[in-house]
Amino acid sequence: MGSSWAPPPLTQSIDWAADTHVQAHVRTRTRTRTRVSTNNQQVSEQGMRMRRMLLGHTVYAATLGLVCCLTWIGELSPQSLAIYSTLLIATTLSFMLMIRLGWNLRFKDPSLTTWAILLPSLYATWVLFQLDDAVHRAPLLFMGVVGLLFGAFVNRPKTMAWIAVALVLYYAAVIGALQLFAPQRITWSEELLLFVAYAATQAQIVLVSLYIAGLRSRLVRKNKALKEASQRLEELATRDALTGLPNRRACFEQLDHERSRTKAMVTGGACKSLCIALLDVDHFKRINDCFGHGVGDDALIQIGRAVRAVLRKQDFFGRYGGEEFVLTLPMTPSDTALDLLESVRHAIAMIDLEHNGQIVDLSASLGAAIHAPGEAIEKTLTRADAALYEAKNLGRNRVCLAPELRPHAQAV
Ligand SMILES: Nc1nc2c(ncn2[C@@H]2O[C@H](COP(=O)(O)OP(=O)(O)OP(=O)(O)O)[C@@H](O)[C@H]2O)c(=O)[nH]1
Repeated sequence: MGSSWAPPPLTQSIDWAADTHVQAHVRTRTRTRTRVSTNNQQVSEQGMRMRRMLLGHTVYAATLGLVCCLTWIGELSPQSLAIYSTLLIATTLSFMLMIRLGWNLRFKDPSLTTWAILLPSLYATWVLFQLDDAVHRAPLLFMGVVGLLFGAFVNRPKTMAWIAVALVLYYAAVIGALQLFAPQRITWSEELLLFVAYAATQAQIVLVSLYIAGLRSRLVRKNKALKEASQRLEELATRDALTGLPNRRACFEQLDHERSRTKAMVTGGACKSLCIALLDVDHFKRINDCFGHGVGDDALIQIGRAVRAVLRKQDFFGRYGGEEFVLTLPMTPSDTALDLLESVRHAIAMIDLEHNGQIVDLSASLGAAIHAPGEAIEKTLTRADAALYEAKNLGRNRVCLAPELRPHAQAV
C-alpha cells in the first residue's frame, strides 16, 4: 500500500456514468431528464409552430389588404370581401386554436402547413374567379406564391410538389370556369402568359424546397455526429483507459452522489446501510519489478474484470489511481458487505495469471466501513482507509471492517 489514502475533495460535479451501479443511476436520471426534456421540447416546438403560423398568416393579411384594394377600385363587391375576410380570419383563428389546444399533434404534419396553404388559396381562387381580367388577377395570384414559400421550410419536396400542382390546378379551374361562365373576361394571350409564369414560379419553389430539404438532412446528420462525439467524450472523461472501469473523476462523482443520497435518506427518515470500501493490490510494485509493467497492467485489467463479475448491478467499482480502487455497496448491511468483499478478495486471489511459465500471485487487501446515518462521507472513507491499513498490517490478502458507529445527529 502506498501512503495513507486521503479522502478526495468531493466538490467536482461531472457526469459520472461508467459502472453498472452508476449506469443504473444515470439511466434513472436520464429517464427523468428525457421526460422533462421531451415535454420542454414539445412546448418549444408548439411555440415555434404558432410563430410560424402567425408569420405565414401575415402573408394572408397582406392578401386581405390587396382584396380590400380590389374592392375599393370597384373590381370586387363588398359582399365578396366580407365573405373572403370572414373565411380567412375564421381559418386563421381555427389553426391557432388547434395549435393552442394541441389538436394539431394528431395530424401527420402537426405544423398544418399544407392546410394553411391550400385552404386560404382556395378562398383566393374564388376571388380570382370574380375579377375582370388577368391584370387584376396577377397580384393576388403571386401573393399566394409567397405563402407557398413558407411550406418549403417544413414540408418534404414531394409534398411541396403536390401542393404546387394543386395550386396550379386551382388556377386552371378558374380559367376553365371563366371560359364556361364568363368568356368575355378572358384574353387568352394574357391568360396564357400569366398561367405559364405562375406554374414556372411554383416549380422553382419546389426546387428551393429540394435544396432546403438537403440542408435540413445535412443538419440532422451533423447533429447526430455531434451527439455521438459528445457521448464519446463523456465516456473518455469518466472511464479509466486501462481497465475500462470508472476513473478517478468518476469515483469522486460517485462519492459525491452517495453523499447527497445519504443526506436525502437521513432527511427522508430512511436509513439504508451504505458500505464504502477501498481495495489495494498487494505488493504490486514487486509484480511490476519482477514481471515488468506489461504484466502489471494485465493484472490490473484482470482484477477489474474479476471484481466486476462478483459485484451486484447496483455496486460501484472504480479505479481511484494506480493499484487502488473504490467500492460503494448501497443498501448493504455489514454482514452482507463482508460476504461480498470476501468474494471480491477471493476472486482476485483466484486470478490465473502467468508470465513465461511463472505464476503471478495476485492478492488484494480491502478496508470497509458502513456509513453511519448523518456521518460525512469523508469520515466514512477515512474509517475505510484505516480498516485497509489494518488489513495491510495484519498480513494483507484480507478484508477488514471498521467498527460501526452510532447514528450521527446531523447529515453533512
Ligand atoms: N503496471 C502498472 N503499474 C502501476 C500503475 N499505476 C501504478 N503502478 C505501480 O504500482 C506500484 C504501487 O506500489 P506501492 O504503492 O509501493 O504499493 P505495493 O507495492 O502494492 O505495496 P502494498 O500496497 O504495501 O502492498 C508502483 O510501483 C507504481 O509504479 C499502472 O497503471 N500500471
